Formats: sequence, structure tokens, C-alpha cells
Amino acid sequence: MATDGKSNLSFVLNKPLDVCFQDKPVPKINSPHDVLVAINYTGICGSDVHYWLHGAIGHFVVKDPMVLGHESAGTIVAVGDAVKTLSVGDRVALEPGYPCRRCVQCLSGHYNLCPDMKFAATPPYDGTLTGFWTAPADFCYKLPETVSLQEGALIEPLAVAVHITKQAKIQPGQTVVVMGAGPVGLLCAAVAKAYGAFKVVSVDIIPSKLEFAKSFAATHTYLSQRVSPEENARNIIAAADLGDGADAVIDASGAEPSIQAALHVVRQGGHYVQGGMGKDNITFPIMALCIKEVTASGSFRYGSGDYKLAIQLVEQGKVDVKKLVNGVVAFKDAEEAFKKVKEGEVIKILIAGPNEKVETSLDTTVDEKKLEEAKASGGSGCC
Ligand SMILES: NC(=O)c1ccc[n+]([C@@H]2O[C@H](COP(=O)([O-])OP(=O)(O)OC[C@H]3O[C@@H](n4cnc5c(N)ncnc54)[C@H](O)[C@@H]3O)[C@@H](O)[C@H]2O)c1
Ligand SMILES: OC[C@H](O)C(O)[C@@H](O)CO
Repeated sequence: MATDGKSNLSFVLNKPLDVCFQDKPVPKINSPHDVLVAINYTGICGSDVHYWLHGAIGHFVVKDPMVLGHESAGTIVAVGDAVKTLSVGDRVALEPGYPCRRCVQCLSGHYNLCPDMKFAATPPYDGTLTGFWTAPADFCYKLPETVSLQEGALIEPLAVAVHITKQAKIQPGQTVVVMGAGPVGLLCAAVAKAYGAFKVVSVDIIPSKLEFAKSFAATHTYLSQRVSPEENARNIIAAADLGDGADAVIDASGAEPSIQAALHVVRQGGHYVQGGMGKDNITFPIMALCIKEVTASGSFRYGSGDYKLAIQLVEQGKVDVKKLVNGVVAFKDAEEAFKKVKEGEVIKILIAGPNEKVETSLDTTVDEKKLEEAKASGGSGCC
């Protein structure tokens, strides 16, 4: 068997800031429709960092030890008897949430809203920072030959961006403002461009993020100021010459001032999408929403077709996800990688699977002062 002699070492969160490595049994294929995947690479998401720091996101509370990670790509090592679409050796991007397939939401095509979703590294379900993982075959997406396994690990956040940007109903030639230039905002900007947006404005409060955004996908950038949301909105419109406002505005920050400015940037009859997660309740400019007849949507994870499109965008060179990767670390350095993400100076770090031979390509020395400052400034920006 392809797992013989291989480690199923897993990176486990016991409680906030208390992690360990555990060698768990290799999972068994329990359904003829499932496959067994050897994990090659996993990206660290803001939600993983949030669980590591706080042990909870909203009402999802880590009560028992939980394996972290959900942005993964791997190689098929065994397939169930009924699997026709994948074979041993195929390289796949993993969609990490499995819906019930029977409820009203699933049957109406919105499986991401399934109330019984089993989502990796969302308690009580273990995540993918492990050696081997079982998944339904139809939630594993074969990577084209030209797409690497490291790019495969970036398909998950790209699928989030594909879903958010679909909600914005962007038409070719339109203008789009993306609030927040973290991984999700950067990917939304790139997807908006791929959907045909003529101008894409990235907004953030950190100059270095905007410098990167300009080199990645943004046609314009704006450094948000400590002024009123209306004034920031006027400045964004002026900076990118957006006329009566942007056709679509996406929030990928979850920050209250950014959400407020967004409603003043969007044009009459435009679209607003809430992709960022933040405080449960904020002051929201309902008059702007109302009198401009803005169409506002939420966006949660990804649904039918989003992974497929994300892979196509990478395959066709429309979104260069490699540019987001600051480095790859060996599995044993997973905790250092989390600290590095929390320091706030990297975009994406990949953790190699425990059976993957990798030379660490990232300086994992952690600047404790920067880490303390980042911790003091609040959560991961996630929830
Ligand atoms: N909807 C979903 O399914 C989904 C999935 C994944 C992540 N998310 C959420 O998307 C958001 C972005 O994720 P990420 O991984 O890029 O997070 P991130 O924390 O790396 O990025 C957030 C960015 O927003 C910027 N920001 C903060 N305040 C701002 C302000 N006032 N104006 C403009 N920018 C501001 C930050 O500097 C940062 O660059 C998070 O809130 C995350 O929880 C949502
Ligand atoms: O990309 C998926 C997200 O990280 C998750 O939905 C998380 O933020 C909430 O559980």
C-alpha cells in the first residue's frame, strides 16, 4: 500500500497557542466514492491563525484537540471501488468542506450553505495539516499538468475570491474597488480583472500591501486615511477617476470603516459584496444603500463551479497565484510558519506535508516584538 512506512503526522491545536504534532492512524476509505490523498502542501489561512490564537471563531469553539489547515493540494494514493474520475498518482486540489447533499440548500445548488457542512479545521472537524486525508472524489479537482501542487494549495483561497467576485456581477469594462489587500482581496482584484474589469482599485491601510497589489492586479491603489468614510470614498473616486462611483465594490477586509466607505464609493445601482468577516455588528450606512438602490450580497466560501474556474484561471495564466507565496516550510516548522503569518509581513506561506522532502525556503526566525504588536492589534483579520 502506498502509505506503508509513511507518516501521518498531524499538526494539532489543543487550545489557544498550544499546538503539538501527533502521529495519527492513516484514515481509511469508508465510502466507495472516496479517495485517499497524500497531502503535499497546505497554505495558512487567517482562520487557522485565528483558531491558533483564540481557539474560536464566532460560535465555532475548539473544545477538543483539532488538526489545523484547509488550503491543501495532494496526490491520490488510493481510490474507492466506485471512483471513476480519479486514479492513483493524480495531483489534486482539495475542496475541504463536505455538505450533506440532501438538504434544501444542497438540492437548490447552494451546497456552501448546507447547515450540516463538515468543513476542515472548523470545530469539531479535523483539518488537512496531516499526512493523509480522505475525501469524496468529486471534491478533489485534478490539476492540469502545467499547474503545480504548490499552486494547487492556493486554489482554495482563489475559489473564495471567485465566489465573492461572481456575486459582484462584473461586466467587461466596469470599474471595481476592492477594500483590503490581504490574500483574499488580492485574489478578488485579480479575478475581477480576469472577468473583464477595466479599472481595479485596491484599498488598504498598509502601504506595502498596496505596493504589492499594484504589482499583482490592481490598476490603481488608495491608502485609506483616518478621515470620514465619505471623505475616503471621495478620495478613492478621485484617485481612480471613477466618475459617479464604482460599478462594484467588494469588501475583503471585514473592517467597519472600510465597509462604510465602500457604500459611499459604489455608484447608483451598483453592486456591493461583503466578503470580509469582522465584528458581528457595525454601523452601516443604510441611506446610501437605500437611495442608490445598491444590490448588496454576502459571500460564503465557494459553491458549484468555483474550484473548476479557479483552476482554469491559474492554468490560463490569468491569476498568477505563485506570486503570493513568500516561502515553503517543512512540516516540523509549522508553528514558526503560523507565527510568521501573524507577524503580518508575509502574504502566503505553504507548509509541506510530513512526507514531503523540502528545503525550507523561508527565514522562520520570528521577531517576537513584531508578533506581540500584531497580537495586540487584534485578531487575524478573520472573524
Ligand atoms: N467570505 C468567505 O467565505 C471568506 C473566506 C475566507 C476569508 N474571508 C474573510 O476575508 C477577509 C480577508 O481575508 P484575508 O485572508 O485576505 O485577510 P487579511 O487579514 O490578510 O486581509 C485583510 C486586509 O484588510 C486590510 N484592512 C484592515 N482595515 C482596513 C480598512 N479600514 N480599509 C482597507 N483595508 C483594511 C488589512 O490591512 C489587510 O491587508 C477576512 O475578513 C476573512 O475572514 C472570508
Ligand atoms: O476559506 C474558507 C474560510 O477560511 C472559512 O470559511 C473560515 O473563514 C470560516 O470557517
